[in-house]
Amino acid sequence: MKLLIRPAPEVAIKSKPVRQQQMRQLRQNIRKLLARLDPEIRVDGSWDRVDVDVPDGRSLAGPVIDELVRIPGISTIQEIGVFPFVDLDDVGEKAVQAYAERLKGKTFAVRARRHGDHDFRSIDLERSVGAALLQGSDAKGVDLKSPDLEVRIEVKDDSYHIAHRRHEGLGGYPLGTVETVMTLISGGYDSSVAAYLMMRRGIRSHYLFFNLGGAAHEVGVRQVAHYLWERYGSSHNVKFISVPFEGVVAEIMRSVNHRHWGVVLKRMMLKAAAEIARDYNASGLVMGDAVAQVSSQTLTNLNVVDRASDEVVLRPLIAMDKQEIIRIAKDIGTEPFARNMPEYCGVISSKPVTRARLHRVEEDEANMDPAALADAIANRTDTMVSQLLDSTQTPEEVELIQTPSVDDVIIDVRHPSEEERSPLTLTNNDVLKIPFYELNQQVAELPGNRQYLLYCDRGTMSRMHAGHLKAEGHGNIKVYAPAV
Ligand SMILES: Nc1ncnc2c1ncn2[C@@H]1O[C@H](COP(=O)(O)OP(=O)(O)OP(=O)(O)O)[C@@H](O)[C@H]1O
Repeated sequence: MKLLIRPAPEVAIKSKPVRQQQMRQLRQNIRKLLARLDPEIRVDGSWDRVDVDVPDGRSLAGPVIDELVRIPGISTIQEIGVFPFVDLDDVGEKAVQAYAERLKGKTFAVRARRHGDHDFRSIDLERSVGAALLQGSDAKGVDLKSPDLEVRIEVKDDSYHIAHRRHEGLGGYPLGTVETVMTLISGGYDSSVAAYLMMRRGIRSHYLFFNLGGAAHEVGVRQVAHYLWERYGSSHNVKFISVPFEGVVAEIMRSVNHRHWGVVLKRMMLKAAAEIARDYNASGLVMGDAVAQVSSQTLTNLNVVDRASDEVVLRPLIAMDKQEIIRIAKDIGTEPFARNMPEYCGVISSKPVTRARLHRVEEDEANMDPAALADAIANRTDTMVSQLLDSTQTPEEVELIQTPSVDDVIIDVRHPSEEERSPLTLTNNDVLKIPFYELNQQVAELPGNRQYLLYCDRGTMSRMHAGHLKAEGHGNIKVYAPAV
């Protein structure tokens, strides 16, 4: 199978050196990600296209397309069938196979190109394939000027190409062509979508989390960060940095007027973020605020918050409606994480200020012990996002079962997209599909007289959740770890 990949149209209008750099980066990213599926996949290209050659007969078409539609910087992916040239009738037959389904009720035009010596002209090929398509499909008819669909065929010496299915890519720029940032992520709808939008724009992003005291919250945020990276950004290594902020929260509550709690907390986050960002060569900070989403998200407050650091603070959602943000979260798969994220509301004052005054806020902050923020920054931990799930603490050791007995119920805890890609087929056991983010809610409703074995691909997520559930008193939950 051959694939023709086009970058975003914006890339084509860049100066030659910029375009070359962006296309080189795109090829590199694609090569790296596809090599994980099969090291023999070839990736080449020129100034306005990337060509991917997938070795035949290895049923890789599905996984390759699935990978490509998630790589930032790709506008379209065109599948191309390559066949040895026999005669015009054979080309017509293959065109019908590729297009009949899509031509129903549509007008079309055949566009042919020819390189080499043949005893027919391009126009003969167009007419012959056009006739075959009219006969072999329910197309509305031929329209050479403005067809609904163009059927593209290229004959090159003794072989020919037919462009068939076309897939929309993510758009944006190749990851790594713009500078690096640090996204302040709290795992809710907004910061996850903000992180995604930055990656789609080609911006590599580390994840920065301030732990305000909820252990379950951190587990949830790690999962979102890992998901976002694995799905949209795994061509580049990034870090997940966790900053223990309980001490800062306590200090704010002790020293600051309660109306300023929210603003001061964000200012402390930005101060810490700016200092940490320098250590990671990040050139900007990203936050998920949308103006007026809550009454304290006023421009006045955002301005006071931003004065806490010299770094540029990017807020890609600033003018978006919540509905639009949730729609993107659904499209990119972070919505269920956000919906199930444990809330931590420890620093919400009942009457937050809507028009904070910088000097008043600074006066309050002067009462705080500076050691609280310094300690938090010093005690941060960082983990490669690729290892985030492996290093997530499990509170209890859990039993791993290799061969379940017939009464055991297997719970497939994978994200639905992973589960669809490689369904779990077990004939002897009942299998329930409960994605990990719904486990806590649904486990309570399961009949208590059965033994449940959690399953996921790598056994990390299943072990982590089984451990948490065991710690909460669910002794009948173990892990299904089939031998590989
Ligand atoms: N605990 C945290 N760790 C890291 N960043 C945070 C944290 N809390 C808030 N932020 C950052 O501040 C932004 C605004 O925070 P706010 O509490 O108003 O949440 P929000 O707008 O509902 O965001 P989200 O939906 O991402 O939780 C977040 O989008 C995020 O970028």
